[in-house]
Amino acid sequence: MASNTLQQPTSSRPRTLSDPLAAALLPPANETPAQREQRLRAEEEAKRRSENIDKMLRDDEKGKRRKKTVKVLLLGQSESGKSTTLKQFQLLHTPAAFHAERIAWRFVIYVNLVRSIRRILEAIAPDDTLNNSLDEIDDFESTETASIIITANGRPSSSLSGTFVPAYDTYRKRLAPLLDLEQRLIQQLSDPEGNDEHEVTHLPTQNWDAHVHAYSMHAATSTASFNGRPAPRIMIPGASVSAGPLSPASPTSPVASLSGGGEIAVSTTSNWKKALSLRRIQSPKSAHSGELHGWWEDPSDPVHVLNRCAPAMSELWRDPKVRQRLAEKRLRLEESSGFYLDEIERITAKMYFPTDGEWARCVVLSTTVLIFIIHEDDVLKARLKTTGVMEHTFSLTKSSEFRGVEWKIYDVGGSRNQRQAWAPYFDDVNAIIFLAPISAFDQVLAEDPGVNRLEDSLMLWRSVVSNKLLADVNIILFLNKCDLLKAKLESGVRLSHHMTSYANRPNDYESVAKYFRNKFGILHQSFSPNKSRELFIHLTSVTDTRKTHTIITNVRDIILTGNLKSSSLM
Ligand SMILES: Nc1nc2c(ncn2[C@@H]2O[C@H](COP(=O)(O)OP(=O)(O)OP(=O)(O)O)[C@@H](O)[C@H]2O)c(=O)[nH]1
Ligand SMILES: [Mg+2]
Repeated sequence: MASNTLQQPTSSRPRTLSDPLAAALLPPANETPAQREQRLRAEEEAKRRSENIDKMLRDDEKGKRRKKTVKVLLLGQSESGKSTTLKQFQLLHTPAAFHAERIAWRFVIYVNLVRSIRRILEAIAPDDTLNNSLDEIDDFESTETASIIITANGRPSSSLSGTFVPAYDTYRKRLAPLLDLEQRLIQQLSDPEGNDEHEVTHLPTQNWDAHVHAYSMHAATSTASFNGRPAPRIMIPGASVSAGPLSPASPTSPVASLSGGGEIAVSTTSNWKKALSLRRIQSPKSAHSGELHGWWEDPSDPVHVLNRCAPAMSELWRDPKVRQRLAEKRLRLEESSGFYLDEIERITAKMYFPTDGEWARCVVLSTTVLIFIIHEDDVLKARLKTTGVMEHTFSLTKSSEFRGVEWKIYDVGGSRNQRQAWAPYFDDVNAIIFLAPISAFDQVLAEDPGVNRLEDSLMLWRSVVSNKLLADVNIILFLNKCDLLKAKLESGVRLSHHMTSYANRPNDYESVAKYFRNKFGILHQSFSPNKSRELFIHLTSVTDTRKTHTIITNVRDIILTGNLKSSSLM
């Protein structure tokens, strides 16, 4: 709103304005100097008031724009790639914050590597040792994750006989320090600030000689609320909420824990990333990059144990007998957190800094110049199981069309005993990105080895698309882990051995991907309460940053356009 004040006309100016309003606002012809001064003061005051009103209106407009919030829920079974997709959103929208957290992810990457080593040692243990130790644990499957492969007859492979690894004892001795380290790392993740009173994670009694780790921890004490929302149960076919000594931590407990899949879980309420990023604050910051460095000078830093054990780890992973034994047991570690095994030397280097796919690192340290070459996205591949619900907010600032729109994205835990936390978010969600890892057709659930992972995904998909509360919600389906699917099919694993309905169709990636696209598409068509809802399906490998960013930009625009139009916000 611009001020209507008019400039003082020159006394010679005739009153010939055709605009009656302008004419009315002109000062009287016989104005005295005192009257003129008074009039100018009044005009000045009016101008100031007008400017204030303009500012208030602009602020109000900004506030309204801020209120354009689009809420997106990431759904899918455990290890489907939800948190990885969230990381990609962060990398795309808030890259600086994502970079800043890399140092904290170093601890998770270390745990992932150490656990892979432990699983190899468990797998190659001579049968008599393992047989004895198996008697001592209640739940052997609890040490396994999604890399358990089921055999063609549908039963989990747990062949105990097979190739003998002669160097087993030597490996075990050389790698023993990693066990202590594992506990230390979990401790650091669960209580990054070192406050004993916060330590409510009960770590297992490790029995290295028996190669068995019977975990105990507090049973979930509460499933009451997340972000103030009550957590009513939803009926997901086949879902069962298990409670007991092997249950993951309650979503409300602010700790890291060993979850039912024998995995590390960090509750979403724990601020571990911030705490671990600042933990080494006593270390100097690099004058060049402004980032922390110097942790390797701290003799208690976990990197030193890893660095010392690196040669033994590499030998173990490269040992043909070990590989043979793993193949016999159909244990494909590369499908879970095992991909760090190919990177042992780089990851255990004293000055290792996790890459995030965006930068080549160049850190100048006095006379030393270190180049950390982009080597795939370490942070994207780090596995940390989600418990509870994580909310992330982004504001789109670049695209003028969507400027000011707030994007809230919720990442949930996907294992069966986490799914009861989803329903409270169904009320006001605008879109769902559902992830189904289609490479998992020959795997079983970590939390229930009797259930095929793909069957579970299909059941979960059906329950989501048929949910009446979600009838008007946009649904985007990511058929994920296509890179692993391709590799699996190329290695000769046949889909028809695990899904008889596939019959004798070609076992190549294109045919299989098309088959899954149809299968999920038909379920949506048949069970959606909203027959006009359009389904968007993407074949994804969400650890691939370049391709995923193209997909999520596309998905983001579809969701925003659809939702803003339907809510008359555009
Ligand atoms: N190779 C490959 N790995 C993937 C892909 N998507 C996810 N992963 C990896 O799979 C593991 C599990 O992914 P997450 O994103 O943690 O799975 P999630 O769905 O959040 O699992 P929960 O938190 O247990 O519900 C991580 O180590 C990821 O790096 C993919 O497309 N390809
Ligand atoms: Mg997760």
